[in-house]
Amino acid sequence: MERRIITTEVTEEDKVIEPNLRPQMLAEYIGQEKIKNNLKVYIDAAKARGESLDHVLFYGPPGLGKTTLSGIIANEMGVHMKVTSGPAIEKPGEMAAILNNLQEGDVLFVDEIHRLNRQVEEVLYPAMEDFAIDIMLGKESSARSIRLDLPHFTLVGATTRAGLLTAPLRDRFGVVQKLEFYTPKELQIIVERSAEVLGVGIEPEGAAEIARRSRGTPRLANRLLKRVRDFAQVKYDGVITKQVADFALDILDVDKVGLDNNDRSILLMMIEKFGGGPVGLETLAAALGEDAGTLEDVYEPYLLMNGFLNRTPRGRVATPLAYQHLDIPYEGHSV
Ligand SMILES: Nc1ncnc2c1ncn2[C@@H]1O[C@H](COP(=O)(O)OP(=O)(O)OP(=O)(O)O)[C@@H](O)[C@H]1O
Ligand SMILES: [Mg+2]
Repeated sequence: MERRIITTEVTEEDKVIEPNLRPQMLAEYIGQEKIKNNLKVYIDAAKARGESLDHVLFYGPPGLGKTTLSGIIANEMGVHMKVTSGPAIEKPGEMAAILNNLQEGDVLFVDEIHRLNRQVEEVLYPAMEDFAIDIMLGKESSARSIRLDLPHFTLVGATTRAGLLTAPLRDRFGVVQKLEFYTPKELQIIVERSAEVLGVGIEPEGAAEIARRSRGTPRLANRLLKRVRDFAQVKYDGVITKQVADFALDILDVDKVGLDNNDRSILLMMIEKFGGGPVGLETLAAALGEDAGTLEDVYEPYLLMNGFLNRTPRGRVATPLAYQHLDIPYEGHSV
């Protein structure tokens, strides 16, 4: 599929702007109220006991704030955060070295934790449970293992694909939290805050329009804000009004509910090639030339949440709302 401005994956540009826009403490973090309330209790309790925080797993679609929350945990606990990711660690020894270099109380953030390989993952089991690693010395008949104690640390894992985590790993997290899409109201606050950080003038209606079209995702809201700002500077007098936001977002092919060309292609494909469904995920993915996992975890959740698509035991189905949105008559269609 085409590269989308509204991709929720991290782009090079995000890597430059995101650190500035990232909230540093829980109080600045908008939305995800349930997660925030829970974390606050766990963090306060751990601090009162002078212990490290229990291991935390965050899961949910890209760009909703998993990495941000991990940084906030470290800041609130007043500890350092080491960052790594599933695909970055190839050998058990590399994981052992990272663990061994942590300081008491530190946060180890493992992004894309579902992509750790089996041997590396096995190093984590005793590390998470007993704060120890087992090291094999010698070989064959004379081999023996010694246990090396580690500092107490907090593993924060993040994944867009919780279903791919193995049971033994998942079971070792004391806290498991699912991130939800943000409401337009919450996104509007995020957009207004980001505009302030970027030094751009914005009217509430302008922020609301960007929020409505950001598919519940702060990363996207921030990215659309930057694009709209460009239009505001070049074509208008620099302030983001509703008119500027509408104009820019229409040009960017992000429609009124935040769907872009790729989302519309998915729905169109379902309707035109598969009679609206039911069509199996794999079949649909193959027809689109897209990976089934990406389709399921990146594109589908928002379409599902907004009622454009349904999951049934026999496959995916385009809803009447999808037909309506694409201006295709639904009559004569039997579900
Ligand atoms: N609650 C929030 N309030 C304000 N800004 C937020 C919030 N959550 C996320 N953001 C913004 O969205 C950007 C993306 O968030 P983040 O990188 O934490 O997402 P993620 O869930 O880790 O995504 P991925 O799955 O791709 O790693 C952040 O840089 C931050 O600016
Ligand atoms: Mg992240």
